Amino acid sequence: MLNVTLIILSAGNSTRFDYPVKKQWLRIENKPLWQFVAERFNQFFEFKKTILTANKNEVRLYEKLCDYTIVPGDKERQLSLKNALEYVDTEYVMVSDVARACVPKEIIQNLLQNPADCTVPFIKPVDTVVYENSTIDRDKVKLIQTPQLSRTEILKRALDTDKLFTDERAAIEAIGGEIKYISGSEKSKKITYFKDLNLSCLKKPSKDIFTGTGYDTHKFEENKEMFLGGVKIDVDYGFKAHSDGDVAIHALIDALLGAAGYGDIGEFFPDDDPKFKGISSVKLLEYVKETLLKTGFEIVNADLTIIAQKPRLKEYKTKIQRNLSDLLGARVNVKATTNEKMGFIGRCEGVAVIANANLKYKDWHEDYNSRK
Ligand SMILES: Nc1ccn([C@@H]2O[C@H](COP(=O)(O)OP(=O)(O)OP(=O)(O)O)[C@@H](O)[C@H]2O)c(=O)n1
Ligand SMILES: C[C@](O)(CO)[C@H](O)COP(=O)(O)O
Repeated sequence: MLNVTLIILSAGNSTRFDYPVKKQWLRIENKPLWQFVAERFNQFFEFKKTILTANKNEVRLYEKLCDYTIVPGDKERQLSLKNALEYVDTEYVMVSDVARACVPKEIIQNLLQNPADCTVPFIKPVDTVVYENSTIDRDKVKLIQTPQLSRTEILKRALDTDKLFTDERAAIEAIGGEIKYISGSEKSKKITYFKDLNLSCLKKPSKDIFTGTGYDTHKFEENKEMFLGGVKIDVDYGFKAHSDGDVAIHALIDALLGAAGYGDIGEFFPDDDPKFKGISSVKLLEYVKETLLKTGFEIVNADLTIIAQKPRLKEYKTKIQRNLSDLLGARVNVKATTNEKMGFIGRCEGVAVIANANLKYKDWHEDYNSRK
């Protein structure tokens, strides 16, 4: 059996896809497309290693959801591939676009049974082909697909150039490598535009609701501004913190990240990173919201309980509630209570906040059907 590493390229920006969620983050039942595709390939063959390229800000999110080798991509497909090749030590490497989500098993098996310097699937055009205003013989035209199986050493050598190619085959062809062609499949269509989602292997996203909880406390600090839920509280003390200390937003961020399975606020915004010194926690919340929406979630609702002996929040609750609801684009409820003068809160040393948040997957399947 061939020694093969699988590389799934998924660090693109889905520009042409023109949808709030990048295609590699569409949920197929409960899995992001990148995980669905990687697991599907691994059902068809025992690869020695599976590598995925991911947007550099999403590597950590992939690692939360799988044990594959996740490599930061780059601004071009070929550069992302070169990053991934650094981790390949098998004789062969199979490279596929995450966007080709429904590659049939027999294509993969046929590639593996026909190794060469580069073996690629193709389909034949069924339309008349015009090249620079001249009709050409369409029987001589091949529409190239992925996955492509390459001899690793040859591919690395072929990519040791500044010239950019749109696929591995072209690079290997450019150094005189032996190219083998096998029949491809319409099922290997690349998801480029939103309308390309009419692929039978793509199951609609789960309708599950995901709940997360957050808890945070901050000590009081004299001569600092106080913000809670992004609202300025009119007192002459604030919270001791690396950021602006908005303990309500911090608990809410942890609830949102918890619901998504993305870890916690400290992983996203380390409190020893100078770039977050004194930062408005509203900016942190906006970044988390954008990350959730871009990676396939919708925010359903959130509920906060602020536990504070002081300051009195009666006149601020509605403002905080409205501000957080506007920031998230979802219903946020805010409760406030004292601690009956018990413990550190009762001694007016600081404030605690407990938050809950619910998320669901963006229903791309419903959006697809409504656009048809
Ligand atoms: N810098 C890049 C660009 C693309 N890809 C991957 O290469 C595959 C083919 O690229 P394409 O279909 O063009 O995806 P995008 O680059 O995301 O699409 P667009 O060009 O519309 O932005 C995709 O699976 C994409 O995730 C990548 O890993 N790194
Ligand atoms: C690699 C590929 O899928 C072969 O047809 C195609 O070249 C990728 O093009 P893209 O513009 O990077 O999607």
